[in-house]
Amino acid sequence: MTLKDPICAIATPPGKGAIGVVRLSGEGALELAARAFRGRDPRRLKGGRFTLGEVVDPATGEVIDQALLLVFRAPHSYTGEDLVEFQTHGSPAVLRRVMEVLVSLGARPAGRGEFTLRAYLNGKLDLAQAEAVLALIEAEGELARRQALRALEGALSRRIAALEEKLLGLLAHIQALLDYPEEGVEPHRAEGVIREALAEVEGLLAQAKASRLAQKGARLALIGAPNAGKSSLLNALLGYERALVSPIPGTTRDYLEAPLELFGIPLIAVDTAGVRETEDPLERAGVERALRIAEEADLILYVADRSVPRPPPPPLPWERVVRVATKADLPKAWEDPAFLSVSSLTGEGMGRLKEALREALLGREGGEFLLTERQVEALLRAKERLGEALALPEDLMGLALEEALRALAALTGREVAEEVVARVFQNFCVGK
Ligand SMILES: Nc1nc2c(c(=O)[nH]1)N(C=O)[C@@H](CNc1ccc(C(=O)N[C@@H](CCC(=O)O)C(=O)O)cc1)CN2
Ligand SMILES: Nc1nc2c(ncn2[C@@H]2O[C@H](COP(=O)(O)OP(=O)(O)OP(=O)(O)O)[C@@H](O)[C@H]2O)c(=O)[nH]1
Ligand SMILES: [Mg+2]
Repeated sequence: MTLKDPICAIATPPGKGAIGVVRLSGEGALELAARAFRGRDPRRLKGGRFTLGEVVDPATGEVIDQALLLVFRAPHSYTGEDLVEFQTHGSPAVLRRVMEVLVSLGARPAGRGEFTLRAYLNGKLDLAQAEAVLALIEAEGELARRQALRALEGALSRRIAALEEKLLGLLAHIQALLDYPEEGVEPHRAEGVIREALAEVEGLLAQAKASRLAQKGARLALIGAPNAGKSSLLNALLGYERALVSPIPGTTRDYLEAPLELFGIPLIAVDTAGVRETEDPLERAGVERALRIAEEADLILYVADRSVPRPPPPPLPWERVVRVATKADLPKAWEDPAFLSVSSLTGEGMGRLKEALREALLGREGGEFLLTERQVEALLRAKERLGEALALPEDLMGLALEEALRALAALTGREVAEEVVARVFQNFCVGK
């Protein structure tokens, strides 16, 4: 995988589109492109320029399609190698033929993420940025997109670099302490620096949950007694009439899922059957289902009707519950400050409810950083080693600090095993 041989792949998604792109990168890419293209000679094109011509099959001279040909010259390309893009009509039939021609001329179909792997190996991106490319492609919600773009721009890498510099400074200081003990270096400096570093690592780790939610989305379950107003609240959150609503208790028999994006997080809202003691086996099955959905949800809206006496609370994982009192537009039968008052009918309280959901999901941090699972593991290792260093006398801290630095280096990929790199790029699609 670390060769420089020319690789090619369709970069656009499968299916028909206005335009389709085939990328070709590596040594000899320009010569190869010249043989598959009729028009201006790509070898004489400046980097960053394009030209209009035709892709041809050199074996038969047959024209495959009209195409824009884009040339990038090493090292000024995405991969850092000579790179050519064929921008054709987005037809699977065309793209397949372009690939066949390039392969017949000696290019190799690229493996998953191989273009970005080369960008990484050629120093165009660090590993955290390469992971950001993947996260950006995978982003479904606005928050995931913003987090990934920031990471691609190097925001995380820069924070890690600053942290490394701080620790390297301390390491040099400790080294001096060991080498010239008579010089007398000022005490307590180490502890302060390590505490700062720990706070920075913990600050980053505090964003891990938001990053996971942004990327994976979350399930939000609406649970409560029959007629509490769950389905109405679901519709109010969605902004359209998704669920059936009626004054008859037991309207929702089975659960119902609806996608919803809030604060840039892709959510699945799940409306459920009203929970109550019942002899009816069908209704009981619905209740059991509702409680199971609550167990599995990332967040639960416990919905209680404020206009009638309160029912006994169902068994719920209360640490994940936001309490909502519905029908705020009607005269109230009870009051409890733990409940947010809303009316699905008038929209009263919906803004506050969304704010509460936001805080329950993201915490106060907001979460603007992309942190992959691999990066979280590296940060946890760094945190552990820094904690160890703190407990040691200054002259013995060196080893723990070096290990913390190694964990941080793994994050940006400067010191990382080949298998780890391979695993990162295995998650990519072909053509990226
Ligand atoms: N057609 C096309 N669109 C695309 C990409 C692409 O590869 N092709 N990208 C792919 O992800 C993204 C843009 N990112 C890119 C990042 C760097 C370079 C690049 O060639 N960088 C050179 C400098 C080029 C120049 O300044 O002219 C370099 O860094 O040296 C190209 C695209 C999104 N849109
Ligand atoms: N005035 C008023 N009525 C509401 C409000 N929300 C719901 N209702 C009414 O309450 C009744 C029950 O609402 P649903 O949304 O179907 O309640 P549910 O919790 O889904 O009920 P089940 O599916 O039977 O468990 C309907 O007649 C709604 O119109 C509200 O905010 N204000
Ligand atoms: Mg309902």
